[in-house]
Amino acid sequence: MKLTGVELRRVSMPLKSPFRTSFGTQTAREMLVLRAVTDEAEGWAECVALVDPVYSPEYLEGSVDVLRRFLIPALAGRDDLTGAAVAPALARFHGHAMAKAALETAILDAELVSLGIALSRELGATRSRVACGVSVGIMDSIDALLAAVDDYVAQGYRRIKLKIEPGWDVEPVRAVRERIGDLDLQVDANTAYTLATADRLVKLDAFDLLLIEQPLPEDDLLGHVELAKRVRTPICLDESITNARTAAAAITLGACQIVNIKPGRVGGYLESRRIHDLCVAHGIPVWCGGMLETGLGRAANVALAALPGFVLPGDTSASDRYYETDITEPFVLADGYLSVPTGPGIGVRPEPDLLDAVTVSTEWIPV
Ligand SMILES: O=C(O)CCC(=O)N[C@@H](C(=O)O)c1ccccc1
Repeated sequence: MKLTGVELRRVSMPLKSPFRTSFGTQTAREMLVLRAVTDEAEGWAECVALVDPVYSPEYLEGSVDVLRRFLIPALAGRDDLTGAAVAPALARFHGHAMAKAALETAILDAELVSLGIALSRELGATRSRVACGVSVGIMDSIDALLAAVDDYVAQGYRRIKLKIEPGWDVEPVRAVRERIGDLDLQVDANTAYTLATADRLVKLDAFDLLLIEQPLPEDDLLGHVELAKRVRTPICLDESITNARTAAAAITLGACQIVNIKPGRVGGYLESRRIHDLCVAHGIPVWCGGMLETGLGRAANVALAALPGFVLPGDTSASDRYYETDITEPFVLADGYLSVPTGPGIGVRPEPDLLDAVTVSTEWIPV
């Protein structure tokens, strides 16, 4: 394949309700949608970087800049372009995993569409549907939290994830555990604790949680090793796992017992598969994290979550968890599962009028 150019589209999707985490509250999801045009097919992807660098160092405008000035030009002039060739061609540029992941995914989607191969098959999926969890933000009150949890349980979600932070941890977890019985329950701290404040997390051992996700800063692997000795609940890492190498280091050190694989955070679906394979080899369960993706990213995440090592429900919720209207055919929960797309590539396409309705700006970058 030969790349003709890439369209960058800033998109703003209103959230059905504010989503509060330990690093802030979102009322809309602004992200970048990529359309790669090649001589054989078009490929679509989304870049999951937030507007502000509060989840990781990446941010939307930084991704636009690095794609425009460095990443897209690096793919120019090649008539043998494939999805697998993208990461090596971009390796000389440090960081920017989310921007690289979006570009790789758009090229991979174009390649697979031209070959008529579904992403799930390319990645090695073994399931036709995936069990879904749901992420519940920090709320103004325990009552509001329980009302939200009741609604998600009624919808059939197979796992509840609660965002926590110091001051909103033991009490909400206790209330939810009492409300949902033995339904799978886990928490996500998004790096909000330190070893000094982590003693509160020992109290969470009483609630039979699946895992505690990213309690300490992303670069504090040794802190997580120490914490894992103090808490019985398995530690899962998210922000700390930036590629297969850091996953291997975290596992070898004993910094985590479970891994959240987020394709945008690790540089794409091919690196995600490498991390999956590494974790399976070490007997480490994995699940697919989420970044409030539209149906474009959601489709690809569901394909990844269908690989055999994804043994825990992921943050692959239905489209209507966050959005009144998705930009693709919505993903609808059925008995707590989402079906894996079967079409070529990521298996979905944006509906043009729905995409235009949420488009803030569009920029064409020829190569
Ligand atoms: O369901 C989803 O897509 C969101 C899952 C979720 O909680 N993502 C968290 C996270 O830290 O894992 C997040 C939220 C907002 C922005 C970035 C990350």
